[in-house]
Amino acid sequence: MLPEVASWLRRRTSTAEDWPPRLLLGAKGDTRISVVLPARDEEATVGAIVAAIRTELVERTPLVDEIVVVDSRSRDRTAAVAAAAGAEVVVQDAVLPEEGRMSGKGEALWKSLAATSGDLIVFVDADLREFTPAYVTGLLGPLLTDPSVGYVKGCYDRPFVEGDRRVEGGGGRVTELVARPLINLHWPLLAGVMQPLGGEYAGRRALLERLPFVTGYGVELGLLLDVYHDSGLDAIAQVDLGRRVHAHQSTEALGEMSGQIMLTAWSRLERHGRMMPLEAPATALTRFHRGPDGYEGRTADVAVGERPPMAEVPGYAAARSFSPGRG
Ligand SMILES: O=c1ccn([C@@H]2O[C@H](COP(=O)(O)OP(=O)(O)O[C@H]3O[C@H](CO)[C@@H](O)[C@H](O)[C@H]3O)[C@@H](O)[C@H]2O)c(=O)[nH]1
Ligand SMILES: O=C(O)[C@H](O)COP(=O)(O)O
Repeated sequence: MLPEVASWLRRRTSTAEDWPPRLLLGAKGDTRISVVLPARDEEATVGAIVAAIRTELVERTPLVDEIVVVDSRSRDRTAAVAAAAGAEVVVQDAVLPEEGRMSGKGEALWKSLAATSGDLIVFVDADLREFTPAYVTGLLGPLLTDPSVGYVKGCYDRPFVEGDRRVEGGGGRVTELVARPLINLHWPLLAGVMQPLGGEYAGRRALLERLPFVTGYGVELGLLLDVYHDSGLDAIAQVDLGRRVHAHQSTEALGEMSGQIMLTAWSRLERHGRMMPLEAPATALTRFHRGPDGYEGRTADVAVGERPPMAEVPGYAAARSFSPGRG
């Protein structure tokens, strides 16, 4: 391991137990805190996550000022379940409608900036099982207590859980097979970020609003690389949140996610002057399935779009005061 990475790990890694809610309440002062859950078809899990945050971090310890679920074109009862559990529900496509509609998780997170009021924003995936509010307090700890930290990533053990089958360390397949090798190849000083794709992280609005957001599943890698480029390694901290269990996607779906991650890495290598000008990579991903007449190829487009820094969007300030998407 590079000595710079070992040094960063020592200085910038803590655990959720280091940040009890009462300690953070003392550090909060008048800092406003928003928790955002992007959610597409998460009726099975979103309610319990919202309820746990509301009970522990709004009612018992008044640390969190708003819990916002961004309903990302759900076809199930995600919005109703989230609202019943005490979240404000924002319809993704109703936020900044004049900016049009892009898609995927990155779009949900970008729109959330215009629909929340916090100085600190904590993102939590809505498909988590075994969620605890310590995820939120853990991510807030370094931000509330150290002004030089701008961005905090969660890290955790990731089992693969399917029915009764549980493989310890078997989760995070795209992380291990795509993201980590890419990061170690091109951004070796970020090698200590244990879960670069993890959906649980927090940042200062002042930082997030001046960064572009990649749409789809490129958003986590894009933000990590852009925070690093903008503010340097020491602006990033990580917190051990214990264990993360979530709904797994199929290998085929993860192939598309991997394509988006690779294109995001390529875009940052190019933008940050790390590559000779090359022909842009193709965005078609073909997979093969055996059909009655032999193998058939099916092609998906894994192109990612990009949203500009929110601070440059004309309707941003007005949207934050009007909160147009709230339902
Ligand atoms: O169009 C979408 C797709 C997903 N989501 C939500 O985003 C979260 C994560 O999506 P999911 O499909 O569960 O992603 P994972 O397979 O778990 O992918 C992992 O890796 C991705 C790539 O870095 C990250 O975006 C995820 O947060 C991380 O959990 C969930 O709450 C989804 O409901 C949306 O809001 N809109
Ligand atoms: O973060 C990842 O690597 C992907 O979301 C895949 O995770 P999984 O292997 O736990 O489904």
